Amino acid sequence: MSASPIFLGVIGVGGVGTAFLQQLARLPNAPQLVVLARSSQTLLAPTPAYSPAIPAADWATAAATPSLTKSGALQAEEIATYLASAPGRAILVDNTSDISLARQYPTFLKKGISVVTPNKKGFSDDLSLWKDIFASAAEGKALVYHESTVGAGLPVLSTLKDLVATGDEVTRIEGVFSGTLSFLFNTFAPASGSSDAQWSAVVAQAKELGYTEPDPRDDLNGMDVARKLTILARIAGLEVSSPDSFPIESLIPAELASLPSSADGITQFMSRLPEFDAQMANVKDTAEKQGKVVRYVGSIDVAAKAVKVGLQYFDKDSAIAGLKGSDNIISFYTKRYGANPLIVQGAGAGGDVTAMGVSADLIKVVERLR
Ligand SMILES: NC(=O)C1=CN([C@@H]2O[C@H](COP(=O)(O)OP(=O)(O)OC[C@H]3O[C@@H](n4cnc5c(N)ncnc54)[C@H](OP(=O)(O)O)[C@@H]3O)[C@@H](O)[C@H]2O)C=CC1
Ligand SMILES: N[C@@H](CC=O)C(=O)O
Ligand code: NA
Repeated sequence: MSASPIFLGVIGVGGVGTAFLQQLARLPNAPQLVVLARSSQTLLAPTPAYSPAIPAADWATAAATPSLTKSGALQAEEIATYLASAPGRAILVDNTSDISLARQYPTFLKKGISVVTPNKKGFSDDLSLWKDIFASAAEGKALVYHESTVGAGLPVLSTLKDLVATGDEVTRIEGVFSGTLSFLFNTFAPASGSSDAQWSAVVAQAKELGYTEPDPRDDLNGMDVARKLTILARIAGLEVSSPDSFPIESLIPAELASLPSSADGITQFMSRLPEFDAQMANVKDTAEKQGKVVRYVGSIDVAAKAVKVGLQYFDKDSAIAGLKGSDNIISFYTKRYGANPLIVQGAGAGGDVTAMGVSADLIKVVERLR
């Protein structure tokens, strides 16, 4: 007997989405791709057959396929209705960073459409949305997997969930949670050797390498790390109301804080950032005078219900100071592991490694739906 078909909608074909499509094309028994969308265009497999499916290669190849129905941007509800009407179970992969789409996850889930995503917004916004997402999944008998929302493809959420589900008591989670900020400090203020790189030039490089959020200010203002800690804290059992409910240290120069959040605002920010290179050089020098390096870290003290995000100085021979590239390091202190934490370490940003977490989640969902 052949397995029942599973239908897939993918929204977002940027750095992560493009790498995800490449991985999807190589998956054995992959679900049938019937929706592929970016901000202003949508491709659909024609109804009522939902066939032929969209080739899972890249946007250009898919967009050039004549048999598909093409339109501008569709409302999330329209995509949910289309997927829910397919002759089998359906999965949505959200590869955007769009909060409006994330707010519609309950609409998809209630219709029985599972959600897989690296988009942090839905899981780190108001606690009410977190609760609605998981209640809607239960109602629709649908699944939600979001491993790449923390530590990109690194097994961070699966590890924490396993610790909690097996009855361990997580007391503290700490480390480096941003691939971008890790890369910036590892490059700008290395623990061994020296660097004369300017802060703004390294920020531009991190953007170019695909490590930053679509708006790099979301990394530099600490909000990306705060969102990740909110997600981890919630899985560890803390009811964190929102990612701005605890202090966050921002690295955005005060003079640039009020630039608009538009694409033009990003361009203005990037072009004016070099004016403020001396500010970060000062931070680096202050640490160096103490024989240390500066790094951007976060921590969750579960018992004290305290979440902290910001700069800290580290000895040059510490594990955090010695990180390379975009590496994250996440230490889980638990009752079972005692004084020696369970540590997850490796690349925490980049299209390929993030897409790996999304593809692995997709495989898990497909296995559970079949
Ligand atoms: N980059 C990384 O290292 C990591 C990223 N993530 C997360 O992965 C997600 C994607 O990141 P990344 O690929 O770097 O981002 P990009 O900016 O490269 O790509 C975003 C994609 O989403 C599309 N998009 C945006 N809004 C909408 C919308 N409303 N409807 C349809 N499509 C939309 C864009 O369309 P268009 O092509 O038309 O512009 C684009 O294709 C983000 O949530 C990010 O936080 C998580 C971990 C690591
Ligand atoms: N911009 C983020 C991407 C992964 O979540 C980061 O730099 O960590
Ligand atoms: Na992860």
